[in-house]
Amino acid sequence: MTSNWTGLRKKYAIDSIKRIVKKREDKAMNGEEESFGSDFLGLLLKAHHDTNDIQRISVDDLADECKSFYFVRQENTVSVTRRVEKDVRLGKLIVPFIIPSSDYIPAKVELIIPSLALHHEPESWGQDAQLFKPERFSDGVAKATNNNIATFLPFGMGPRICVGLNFATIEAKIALSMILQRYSFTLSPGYVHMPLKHMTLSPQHAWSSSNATLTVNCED
Ligand code: HEM
Repeated sequence: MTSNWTGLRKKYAIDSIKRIVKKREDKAMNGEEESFGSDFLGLLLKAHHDTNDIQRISVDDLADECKSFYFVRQENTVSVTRRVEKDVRLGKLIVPFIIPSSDYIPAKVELIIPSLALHHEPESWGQDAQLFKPERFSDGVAKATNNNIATFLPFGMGPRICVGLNFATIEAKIALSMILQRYSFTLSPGYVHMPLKHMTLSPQHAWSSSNATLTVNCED
């Protein structure tokens, strides 16, 4: 957990989750919704209402479980809480960073790992996290991430890591070295730096217009 995961923030997160839980319960009890929901929170709520004493979990355990999923490693708990409330309303499950406090994740739970956010986290990458600075990798990923290697996930991690990792990396290196042997790239004077965040980062204005903002100078 982050060092600024203070008691106050933790209480705020727990209270917030309990409010979300109450809304879900009310909807299910009033007949507005057929069930507590098919996401992770819904499963936990079902367990909270289980008639079997052994299976039933307390609302505190429920909130604690959600907290580990929803809030771990987030800098700004308040904004995350608002987002979580919205996402839970929309029936989505957002997982900022997965450190499950239980040893399993129930089947059919949709996990979204926002690798773009992880790749810009100042705690791991430093205050210059937003800068394009390839040399940060010169001493390896561990050095670049302040020993938080799990915050670098271009190909995933663990047993389901991308099987095309080596192929894709070599292919990119070969393609780049072939292009760079023949061409050099310079920014157009009209280029406006406006990266678009949508799953990955891409330039909002470059390449696409007829007034190309990125110019290619052929040296051949
Ligand atoms: C730059 C290129 C690529 C990137 C960034 C990328 C990224 C990823 C990511 C993030 C995953 C999910 C890993 C996880 O679930 O933890 C994945 C899975 C996978 N990738 Fe890639 N990939 C790339 C290229 C390729 C290529 C070229 C191939 C095949 C030749 C490939 C085949 C696969 C397969 C089969 C999986 C599923 C592995 C599994 O679930 O066991 N990928 N990739």
